[in-house]
Amino acid sequence: MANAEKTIVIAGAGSIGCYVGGCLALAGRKVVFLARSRIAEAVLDGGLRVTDLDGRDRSIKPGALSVTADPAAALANADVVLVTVKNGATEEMAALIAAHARGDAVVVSLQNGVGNADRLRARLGSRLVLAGMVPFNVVQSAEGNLPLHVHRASDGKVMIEDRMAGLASLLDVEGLAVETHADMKAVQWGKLLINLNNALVALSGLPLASELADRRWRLILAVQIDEALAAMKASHIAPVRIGGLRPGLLPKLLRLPDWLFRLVARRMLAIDPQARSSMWDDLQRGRPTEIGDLQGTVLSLAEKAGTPAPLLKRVTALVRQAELEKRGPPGLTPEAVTG
Ligand SMILES: NC(=O)C1=CN([C@@H]2O[C@H](COP(=O)(O)OP(=O)(O)OC[C@H]3O[C@@H](n4cnc5c(N)ncnc54)[C@H](OP(=O)(O)O)[C@@H]3O)[C@@H](O)[C@H]2O)C=CC1
Ligand SMILES: CC(C)(CO)C(=O)C(=O)O
Repeated sequence: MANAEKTIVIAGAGSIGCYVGGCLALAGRKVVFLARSRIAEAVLDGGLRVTDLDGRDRSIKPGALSVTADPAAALANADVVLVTVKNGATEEMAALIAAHARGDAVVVSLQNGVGNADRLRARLGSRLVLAGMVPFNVVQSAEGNLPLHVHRASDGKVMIEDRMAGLASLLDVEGLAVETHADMKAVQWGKLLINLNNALVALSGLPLASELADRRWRLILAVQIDEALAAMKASHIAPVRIGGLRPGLLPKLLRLPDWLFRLVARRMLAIDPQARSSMWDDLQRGRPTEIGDLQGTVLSLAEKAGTPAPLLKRVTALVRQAELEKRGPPGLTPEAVTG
């Protein structure tokens, strides 16, 4: 079947789903968005604007996209299902895919964390389920603003598991670079190290670029990564580099003084000033965060391996508190985080 004939379903169209699906639709792929009704209505009323930090600014008119909140209608003809819900909704989405998609539909998780492909596999029987990793941040316009606008605010290539010929070329389109990797578990553990910063952005409320520019925050990230690397080493997990630098060197880079960090980490700091983190989005919208699948996964590993992880524990507790309070990102200082 030619690429243009394959139906790609975005299962959970939010920030990542609308950006990925938008790029695919703009490239002429047949895309169906499965969305909550507030997103479905926004796209049906105002269309979708897709921009990126490389300067692309593209729009899709209302009516030109296939968007629905009905899982049966969305999934019935899927050849490829891209799962883009938060970790907490993976099981629910797996059940919808099991109920409504054909048995030969290929399912790809584009979520953060290391456990989603396995969670999907556990509920999808013999279907082919592949792990994926999205390295960039997407900023979504505030609710109610039309058109719905998704902006890729940092760079990088999406990685997918190397188990289906032609899948990467189906998904690799303008604005969305996709390539395969033979060891996606190692990629996901590498991304998890980077994602330990999601909580710091959420707790500080700062844009990612400003937070990373401040050594006090980088030191907190460096210690969390030290704790995670010790737990991974003791568990024989070897994370791969994401975005250039070997994982073992990350804490060293983060500990550099600001002036030197700015020079050496130019690539890491190529981030739109609006970019924050998906965990910041969750606190901002009063939703549960993915802390249990990020810091929480490392804490479980550290506990089993018997390695210390006091700062990961402290950061987790602060995010849990902010989730409960539902007052948005608490705007903590680095000193308040370290206690
Ligand atoms: N945002 C980012 O920049 C990045 C995110 N990621 C990862 O990508 C994944 C997705 O994140 P993100 O796009 O930010 O999340 P969003 O919350 O923006 O998008 C997920 C969307 O799926 C919707 N949804 C959940 N269940 C269903 C359902 N049954 N039917 C239809 N829609 C559903 C959610 O609605 P509702 O909230 O109402 O349930 C939400 O609108 C996460 O694992 C995240 O960590 C990775 C890299 C960067
Ligand atoms: C910011 C980024 C790209 C890396 O931490 C991310 O994965 C997220 O926002 O969830």
